[in-house]
Amino acid sequence: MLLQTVQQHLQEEQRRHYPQASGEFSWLLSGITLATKIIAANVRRAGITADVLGATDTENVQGEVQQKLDVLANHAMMKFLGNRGNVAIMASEEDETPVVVERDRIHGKYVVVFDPLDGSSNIDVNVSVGTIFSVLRREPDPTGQRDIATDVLQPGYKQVAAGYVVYGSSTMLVYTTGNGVFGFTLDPAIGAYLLSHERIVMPDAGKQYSCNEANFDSFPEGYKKYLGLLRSGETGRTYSSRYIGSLVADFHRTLLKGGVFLYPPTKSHASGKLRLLYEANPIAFLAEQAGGVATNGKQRILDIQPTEVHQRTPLCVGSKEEMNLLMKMVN
Ligand SMILES: O=P(O)(O)OC[C@H]1O[C@](O)(COP(=O)(O)O)[C@@H](O)[C@@H]1O
Ligand SMILES: [Mg+2]
Ligand SMILES: [Mg+2]
Repeated sequence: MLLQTVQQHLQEEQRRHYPQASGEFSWLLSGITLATKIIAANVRRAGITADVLGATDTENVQGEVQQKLDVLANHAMMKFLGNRGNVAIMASEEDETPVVVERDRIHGKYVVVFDPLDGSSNIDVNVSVGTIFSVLRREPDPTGQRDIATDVLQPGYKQVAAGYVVYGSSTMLVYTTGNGVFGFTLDPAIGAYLLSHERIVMPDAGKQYSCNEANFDSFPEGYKKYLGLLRSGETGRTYSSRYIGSLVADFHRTLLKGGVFLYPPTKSHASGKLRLLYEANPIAFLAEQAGGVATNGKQRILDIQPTEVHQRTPLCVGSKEEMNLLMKMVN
């Protein structure tokens, strides 16, 4: 049986849910599938090709030393999204300010925000890394004068699509356009993403919790009590701890197996470490579409009104049962 490619699946989805659709979104998504295939090829060869492993001597706006693969992945996303003809603005973790595609500034329907390479600290040690993206709509800008912040700083519930690619034992694209979550595995033999996980549903409860427990002492009291309760077995469930240190990989496991992933406020990151626009929002959209829950400990991630492109947020995401208990304990 021939598996559906991501383009075939998307066209079928669009026919079902958006009969008027122009095909522009699938053209945009083809830019992301192309860029991520190039990133995947470089991740797979990291170590045998000189210019992929290791750090550059430049820092990004977050004050992090950029890894060579961060820069390569950023170029690939910028190039293959920037030449789609319908993307007016791109905002990346690796660029201080959003990039306007001048040619498409007036008519471009879409804004794409992305984390070109997630899990950078794991690149050199051959542990799963990823790419995360979020797609927003924008109105045409006849004068070309509109403040781009208006188009970029939209709350997460306005996303028209979101997804990630995890470069692990296999390369997988997981995305949603608001009608469920679907997973596609890259078949290296034919170079196509094929439908391997139809309508992913996050289990209502899990057996694993995931957070960087090295920060435990600086977590707010509620989180400490919550983790203590999960460890105690008093919930009637036995939990094990899993933490990869790549958000994409830790979330991918939580999406498929259930449980909870937490990056609470810490001493070094008082408002959390992860970024709202290109990490928390796309992950939250996917989680909710799969029947899970995503908050910053107090409110729904998708309801947060962004004020800065690189703003950070605490992120708590996972199965209904673990998240309901968490919200009771941290509030
Ligand atoms: O090392 P820590 O503090 O646990 O942080 C790990 C987190 O930082 C990140 O690596 C940040 O993302 P980037 O690698 O894209 O900067 C997440 O993937 C991960 O969840
Ligand atoms: Mg990241
Ligand atoms: Mg990154």
